[in-house]
Amino acid sequence: MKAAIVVFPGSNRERDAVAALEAVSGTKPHLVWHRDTELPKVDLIVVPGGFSYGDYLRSGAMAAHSPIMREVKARADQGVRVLGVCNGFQIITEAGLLPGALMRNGALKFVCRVQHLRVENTDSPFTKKYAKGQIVRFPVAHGDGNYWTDAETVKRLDGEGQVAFRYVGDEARADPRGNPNGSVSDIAGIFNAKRTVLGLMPHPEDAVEALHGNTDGKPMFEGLVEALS
Ligand SMILES: NC(=O)CC[C@H](N)C(=O)O
Repeated sequence: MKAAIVVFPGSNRERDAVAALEAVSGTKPHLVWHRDTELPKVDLIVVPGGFSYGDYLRSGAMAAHSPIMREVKARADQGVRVLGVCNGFQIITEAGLLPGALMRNGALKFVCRVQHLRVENTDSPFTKKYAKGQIVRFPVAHGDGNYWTDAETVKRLDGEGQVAFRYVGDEARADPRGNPNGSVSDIAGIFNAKRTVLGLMPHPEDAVEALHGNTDGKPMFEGLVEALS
């Protein structure tokens, strides 16, 4: 599987994405600067986390207009898989690849912790290695993760299997903390209609190696490698 990672001024998780992709696929991904206008031939585009343009104006709003995004949108239209994590989710949503918006966290505080999530749909290359309803733990670290869309769209997202992950508490593991940011319907990540694009606030690339504390993010990259190699 060949992958490209798009880097903006203020991105800071691109190395985590490189490490995760390289560990699982054995191939070094291309790093592409946001001012570039062309992407190499790849099977997967990752828009990583961070603070592009210092989160000025609105998280992801300025990066969504970087020159490379025209090419990212064109490739997404052709069916190339796109993974947007955290700031990447914000950027691809601002770019119109996914519906809705990411607003300031409900409690108006940056939240940084390990978060339980439920896998809602396994019918995608991103989630095929998980079991439906499986509870996983990914770290979250954001100030603007409060996903919002109108009630009709939430219904459509649910009906069409476009909700990928939801925030949950886990009483069994003595962690009752659910939704960390006020997202509508506890949504942590969504697919586009064809399930070729995934945006999520939690960080699967930071749950890949034992040293991360858990490896619940690894199956996402394994699924992509299996589907796209
Ligand atoms: N870790 C990140 O990607 C941070 C995302 C974003 N800048 C926020 O704070 O909401």
